[in-house]
Amino acid sequence: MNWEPQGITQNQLLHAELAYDAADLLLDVEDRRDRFNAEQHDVFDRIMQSVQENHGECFFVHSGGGGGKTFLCNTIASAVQAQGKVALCVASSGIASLLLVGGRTAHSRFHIPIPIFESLTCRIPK
Ligand SMILES: Nc1ncnc2c1ncn2[C@@H]1O[C@H](COP(=O)(O)OP(=O)(O)OP(=O)(O)O)[C@@H](O)[C@H]1O
Repeated sequence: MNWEPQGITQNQLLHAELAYDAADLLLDVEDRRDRFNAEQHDVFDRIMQSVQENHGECFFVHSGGGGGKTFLCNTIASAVQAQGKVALCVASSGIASLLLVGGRTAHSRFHIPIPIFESLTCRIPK
């Protein structure tokens, strides 16, 4: 893999992901943050602190249906992108990915080599 700066700028995905208008994103983030509830504020601050300090942590955000997870995740993605960093929004299903800004299925985005058939199910015991 070519890690030279020129190689990085030639990576089309990276180029597209770094081409956002930071000023536009910041305005959107500020508007959304003003509307956050207390829990969304807490999660946003905690995750952004982790990003800022490069902790490389994983977070699991859980709530009942319609609790504001997607709203929060889109705001976090925009806040990360506004800093000139890369945030890739992925979901496990195509329908879920449509709710995320610039969202794609993880399968498509990362070229996960799992064959998908209509008859496939996931055997997760209760
Ligand atoms: N802080 C907020 N201010 C204004 N609208 C909000 C806020 N949080 C969420 N919403 C709105 O509430 C609705 C439900 O939020 P959202 O889709 O983010 O919930 P969710 O937890 O992802 O839902 P689900 O679990 O069903 O996927 C959406 O229309 C969203 O725009």
